[in-house]
Amino acid sequence: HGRKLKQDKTTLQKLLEYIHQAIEKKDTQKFFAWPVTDQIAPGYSLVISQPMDLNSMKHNIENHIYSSLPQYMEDIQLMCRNAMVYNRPETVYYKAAKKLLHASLKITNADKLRSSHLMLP
Ligand SMILES: CC(=O)c1cc(-c2ccccn2)c2ncccn12
Repeated sequence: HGRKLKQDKTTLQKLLEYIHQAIEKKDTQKFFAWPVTDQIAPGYSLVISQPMDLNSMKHNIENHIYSSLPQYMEDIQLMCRNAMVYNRPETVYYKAAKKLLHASLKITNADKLRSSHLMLP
């Protein structure tokens, strides 16, 4: 009937979804929620060869693209680095990217995850 069956989530997916929603919450101005378009950022696609955004990452989690937490974090770092390459340091986007990267590294820090009872002590 074309109904999409609800796939059971793997343990890694549950961990990545928990981390992902915590990172999404840090993106309060939603600068990283969707792909950056050439309309809002002139010449973006000429400067940034591998774009990344939080919605694309959510799909990657659902489609089992990530096989580990470090692999997921590589895309967070790519997304923030793109913003720090395209935008000048004095812009809100550059500053937001730097802040989001630091917040993400804190969220995924092993001790922090252990204390959130998401990983074995
Ligand atoms: C992430 C990024 O580089 C970005 C997000 C945005 C953005 C995202 C949502 C709403 C408005 N602007 C943006 N605008 C101009 C130049 C760069 N950006």
